[in-house]
Amino acid sequence: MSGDLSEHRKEIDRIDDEILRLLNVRSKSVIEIGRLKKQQDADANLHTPAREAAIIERLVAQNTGPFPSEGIRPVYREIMSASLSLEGPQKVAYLGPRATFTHMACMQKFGSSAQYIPVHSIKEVFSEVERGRANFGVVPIENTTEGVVNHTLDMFIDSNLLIYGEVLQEVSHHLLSKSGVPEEIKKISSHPHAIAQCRNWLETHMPHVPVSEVASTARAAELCLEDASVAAIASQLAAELYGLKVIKSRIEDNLNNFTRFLVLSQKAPERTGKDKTSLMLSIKDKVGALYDLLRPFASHGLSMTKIESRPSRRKAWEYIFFVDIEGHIEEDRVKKAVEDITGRCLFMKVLGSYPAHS
Ligand SMILES: O=C(O)C(=O)C[C@]1(C(=O)O)C=C[C@@H](O)C=C1
Repeated sequence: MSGDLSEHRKEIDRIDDEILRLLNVRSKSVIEIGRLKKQQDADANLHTPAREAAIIERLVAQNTGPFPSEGIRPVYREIMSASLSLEGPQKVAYLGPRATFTHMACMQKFGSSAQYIPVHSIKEVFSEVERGRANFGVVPIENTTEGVVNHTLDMFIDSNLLIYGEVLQEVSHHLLSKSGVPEEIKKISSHPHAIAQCRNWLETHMPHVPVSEVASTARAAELCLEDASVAAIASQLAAELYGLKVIKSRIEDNLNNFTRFLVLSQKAPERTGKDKTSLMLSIKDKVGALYDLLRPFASHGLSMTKIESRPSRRKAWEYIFFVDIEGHIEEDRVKKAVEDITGRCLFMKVLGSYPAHS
């Protein structure tokens, strides 16, 4: 059979039939798991990132190839996303519009079977989750070139939502159009940020093509559908959602640009063994207060992955610190460090323990 293409295709058809049959057998167990979860706690988060991570880790570890291990995560991301939709709808609010990097971060975490709700502001993402209209919210928290998103940090001051997870999303722009033929392009359109991030490429490769700013990369993608002579600078997801062709991929000037997103929820996720804890605290205004505050992390052997400060908005010159440490709040060393620190602060809140991005 080794040289017979149609025989190989028949073999693949047989295997695909078997994969589909097994996916349906798997789905029956998933439905049962969903029923049991609801029986234990009617308001439980059905999405279980610890279990998802364990499934992928186990399969990657035992894979002998030739199916590439990098393919296992995206394939299982979609299998588990579709499976979870059988347990109940997963509503995810995010900072819209569609096809942005926040939308891509959502897809990376929840797959394409979740119900996505694009909203207009970070505040609205928080309120959709607080009011229970969405199970999860996704907001940007920091970018490798532009730094922290202060608005998101500020929202935690008055919100009781927990951080449920984090997602790292590469920010990569592509030049898209209806036909994908560069000679047809008479105008380039995009959001001002995307244009700014591709400035050098545009000046070098398309110096005579006028560039115009629109409200979003999604709007630019829509314009391409209306007029074949327009190209948009937008994401890979925009190409997929709007059915556009890629003229040139990765036209951003800085090839190492990532945004970190936070997933918000009313509930905490299960411990995975590779977790992070985010804390928010304010300190007494005295010499050495910050040094005193950070000492317990070191003495309990905890590495701090981030510290940011913001004005408290309650009292002049009073600051709130946002600190990320490695470990889970149920671990002894984290619990003890947090207890020590609580005694040294004016106020302290655990924003959540959640699986570190892998
Ligand atoms: O094991 C579970 O808790 C399930 O709900 C099943 C399942 C899966 O498809 O394997 C689906 C979604 C969860 O996020 C994790 C795993």
